[in-house]
Amino acid sequence: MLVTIVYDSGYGHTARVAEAVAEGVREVEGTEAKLVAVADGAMDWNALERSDAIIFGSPTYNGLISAKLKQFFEDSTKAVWSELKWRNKIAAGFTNSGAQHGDKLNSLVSMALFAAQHGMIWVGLDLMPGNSSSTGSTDDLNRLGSWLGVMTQSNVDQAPEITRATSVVAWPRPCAGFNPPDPSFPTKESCHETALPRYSPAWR
Ligand SMILES: Cc1cc2nc3c(=O)[nH]c(=O)nc-3n(C[C@H](O)[C@H](O)[C@H](O)COP(=O)(O)O)c2cc1C
Repeated sequence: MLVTIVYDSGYGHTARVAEAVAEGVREVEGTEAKLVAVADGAMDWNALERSDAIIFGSPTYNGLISAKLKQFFEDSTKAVWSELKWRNKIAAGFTNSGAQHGDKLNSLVSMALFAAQHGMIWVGLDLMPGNSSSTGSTDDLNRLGSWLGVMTQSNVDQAPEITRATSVVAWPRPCAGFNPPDPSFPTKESCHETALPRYSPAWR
C-alpha cells in the first residue's frame, strides 16, 4: 500500500502534522508513506497514480486552504481530473490553524469536494469527540471534535519545533515534570502551559 500525503505549510506547523500523519501510516504493516510538499514544485505524478490513498493537508488561512494547495488543486491536477485517474482512490484530509476553531471546517470541505470531483472516496475520522464532558481534557484525542478530517491547532506565537517536540512524545503533562526525552525541546523557562501539546501521536 502506498499513501501519499500532499500538503502545504507556509511556516512549518502543518508540516509537523504531515510528518505525524506519515508516522501513523507507517505503523500499518506493509504500508509506505510518501510526503509531498506542494511548495517543492516537482510532483511525482506516477507515484500519485500508484497511490492507494492520497491525504491532503493545509494550514487554514483566512478560513480557507492555502493558496499553494488551491493552486495545486486548480492548475496542476487538470490532466488527472480530465481522465479521472484518481477515481476510487481513498482520500482524507487534515488542517491546522491558530484558533481552536478558526473556520477549519471550510478547509476540510474544500478538500472533500476536490476529492469528490476526482471520483475519490473520502474517509473521515472514526473518533468520538474529545474534551466534551466534565471529565474531558485538552489532551484528549479529537479534542477539536472534527469528523470530516483531522483538525489541529498550534499557537501562533510558538515555533513548529515545539509542535514537533510535543507531537511525537506522548506527554500527558509536558510541563509538569519537565523531563524531556527529546533534547530539542525548549528550555524549562519556555515550557509553560501554552506549550501544552495540541497534537497527539495517535491520530488514527
Ligand atoms: C494569512 C494568514 C491567515 C490565517 N488565517 C487563519 C484563520 O482563518 N484561522 C485560524 O485559526 N488561523 C489562521 N491563521 C493562523 C495559521 O493558521 C496558523 O499560524 C498555522 O499554524 C500556520 O500553519 P503553517 O505554519 O503550516 O503555515 C492565519 C495565518 C496567516 C499567516
